[in-house]
Amino acid sequence: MESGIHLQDVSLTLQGKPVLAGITLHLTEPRIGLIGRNGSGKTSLLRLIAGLVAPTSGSLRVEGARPSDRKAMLGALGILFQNPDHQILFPTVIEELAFGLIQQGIPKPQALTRARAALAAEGRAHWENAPTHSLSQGQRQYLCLLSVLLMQPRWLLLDEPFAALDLPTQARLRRRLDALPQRLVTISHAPEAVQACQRVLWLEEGRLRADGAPDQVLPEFGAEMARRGAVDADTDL
Ligand SMILES: Nc1ncnc2c1ncn2[C@@H]1O[C@H](COP(=O)(O)OP(=O)(O)OP(=O)(O)O)[C@@H](O)[C@H]1O
Repeated sequence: MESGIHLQDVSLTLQGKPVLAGITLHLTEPRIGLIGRNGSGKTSLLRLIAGLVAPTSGSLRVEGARPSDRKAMLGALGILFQNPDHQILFPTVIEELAFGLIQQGIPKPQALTRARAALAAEGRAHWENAPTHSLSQGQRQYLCLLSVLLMQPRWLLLDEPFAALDLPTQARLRRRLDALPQRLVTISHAPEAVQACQRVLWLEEGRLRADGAPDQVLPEFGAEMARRGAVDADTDL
C-alpha cells in the first residue's frame, strides 16, 4: 500500500472563492506543523485530507485510500477540530467515547468497556455519565481527543489543539501527544508549538509559501508575521 498522505495539484474553491490552490505534498514525517495567518487555508487543508470536503481539482490519497472512502479512513486518520462543538454528537461522555469504536465495527458492550477503561486511565471515571454540554470548552476538547485516540488511527490531524486549554492541561496534552506512536499534523499560530516537528508547512493565501525543517521555515515566518503586525490591518483577508 502507498504510505503517507499524497496531494497532487489539489485546489479547493468554496462559494466561488479560491481557498487552496496548486498544493502538491507527500507527507510521511512523524510530526508535521501547519502554520499560517487567519484565513490562510489551514483548516480547509485538514478538512480536505480528512475527506470532509472534496477537492475542486487534483487528487488525494491517505495511506493509499481516497479520503471519501469512509470505511478505509476510519483506521487511517482521526481529526480534532478547533471547536469541540463541531465534533461532539452525543448527550453523554460515555456515548461520545464509544461511538467511534462502534463505527469501527466493535460491538457496543466492548466499545463501552474500552471507553470506561480509557476514562479511568485518565482519572476521569466520574465523567462517564456526565452530560457533554456540562463540560467546559477545554474539557470538551479533551473529550474529543480521547475519542479520537480510542480509535487508534495512523494519522492524527489536530487543529489548534491547545487553544482552549489551561496551562497544566496544555503541558499534559503536550506530553501525551509527544509520546503517541501516530503521525501528527498540527495546526498552530504559535511557531514554538511546531518547533520540534520534523517538517513545517507554511500556508499563505491558500498556497504553500514554505515547506521544510523548522529552522528553515520558522525564522522567515516570524519575520513576516512581525512585519505584518507592524501595519494596522490585513486588507487582503
Ligand atoms: N464554507 C466556506 N465557504 C466559503 N469560504 C470559506 C468556507 N470555509 C472557509 N472559507 C474561507 O476559506 C479561507 C480559509 O479558511 P480556513 O478556515 O481554512 O483558514 P485557517 O487558516 O484555518 O484560519 P484560522 O487560523 O482563522 O483558523 C477563509 O478565507 C475562509 O473565509
